[in-house]
Amino acid sequence: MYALEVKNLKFGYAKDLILKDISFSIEKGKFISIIGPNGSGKSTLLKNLNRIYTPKGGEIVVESVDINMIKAKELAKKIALVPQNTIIDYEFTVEDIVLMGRHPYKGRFQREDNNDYEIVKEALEMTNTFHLKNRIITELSGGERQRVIIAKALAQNPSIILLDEPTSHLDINHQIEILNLLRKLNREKGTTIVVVIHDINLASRYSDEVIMLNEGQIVGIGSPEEVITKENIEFAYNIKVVIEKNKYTDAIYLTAL
Ligand SMILES: Nc1ncnc2c1ncn2[C@@H]1O[C@H](COP(=O)(O)OP(=O)(O)OP(=O)(O)O)[C@@H](O)[C@H]1O
Repeated sequence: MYALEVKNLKFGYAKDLILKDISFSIEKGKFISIIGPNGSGKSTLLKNLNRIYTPKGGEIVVESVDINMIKAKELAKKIALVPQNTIIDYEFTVEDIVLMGRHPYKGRFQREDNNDYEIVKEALEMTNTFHLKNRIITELSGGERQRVIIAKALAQNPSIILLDEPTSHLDINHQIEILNLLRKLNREKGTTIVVVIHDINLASRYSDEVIMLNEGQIVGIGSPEEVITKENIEFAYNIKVVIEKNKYTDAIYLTAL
C-alpha cells in the first residue's frame, strides 16, 4: 500500500510554476529523503503534501484517499509536519506543546484525559525530553526544542511524518540523535518518514529511497545508490564530486571536490 501518491503535481506561488509536473509514490513504512539545491522546491513540496498549499494541478493521494476528501482533523491523524525553524514565542511548557499534538483527537470543548497524558508521556520519553516537560519552550536549546517539536508530531500519532530540515542548526551529535530517533520510529512503529535534508551523506546513510529535486522537477528517485550518482549531483548542484562506499557505514559517501 502507498502512504502517498503524487500524480502530475503542479504548484506555483504566483504565475510561474515552482513544482513542475511531479509524480512519485511512497510505499508505507519507508524512510524517504528529499534532497536538492536551495530553492529547488523541497519545502514547497512538503507543504503541498500536508495541504498547507493547494496544488494548481494534479493529484495527491494519502493512503488511497484523495487528499481533498479528507477532513482537516482526519488528515492531522494521518500526517504530521515538523516545519523548518519552528518559532514559538509564547511561554508554553514543553508538556503544553506536546499536548497540542492531541488536538485532532479532541472535540471542541473536550479536555485532555489520562489517555492523552499517557501518549504525551510516551512521546516525551521516545524523544528523550521527559526531563524537560515543565521547562518553558523558549528557554531550551535548538536541539532540545527540535526534539520537543518532534514529540508533538508523535503525540498526533500519525502514520506519516514529514520533516523539513530537522537537523539544520544541530551539531553532529544531535543530528545523528534525531535521525536515529526517526529510524527507530520507522522501524519499530512502521511510521513512514519523509525528510527534507541538505546533508546528502546522511540522506544516503538513513534512507530507503531518495528523491532528488532540481528546479521543481525530479532528477532521480530510488535507492541512494541509484540517485546519488556523480551525473545527478553534477547536474543538480553544478559541482564535481567523487562517490565511494563508506567503509564504516556501508552507505555511499560523497566528497565535493
Ligand atoms: N511564500 C512564498 N512566496 C513566493 N515564493 C516562494 C515562497 N516560498 C518559496 N518561494 C520560492 O519558491 C522556490 C522554492 O522554494 P522552497 O522553499 O520550496 O525551496 P527549497 O528547495 O526548500 O529551498 P531551501 O533548500 O533553500 O530550503 C524558491 O524560488 C522560493 O524563492
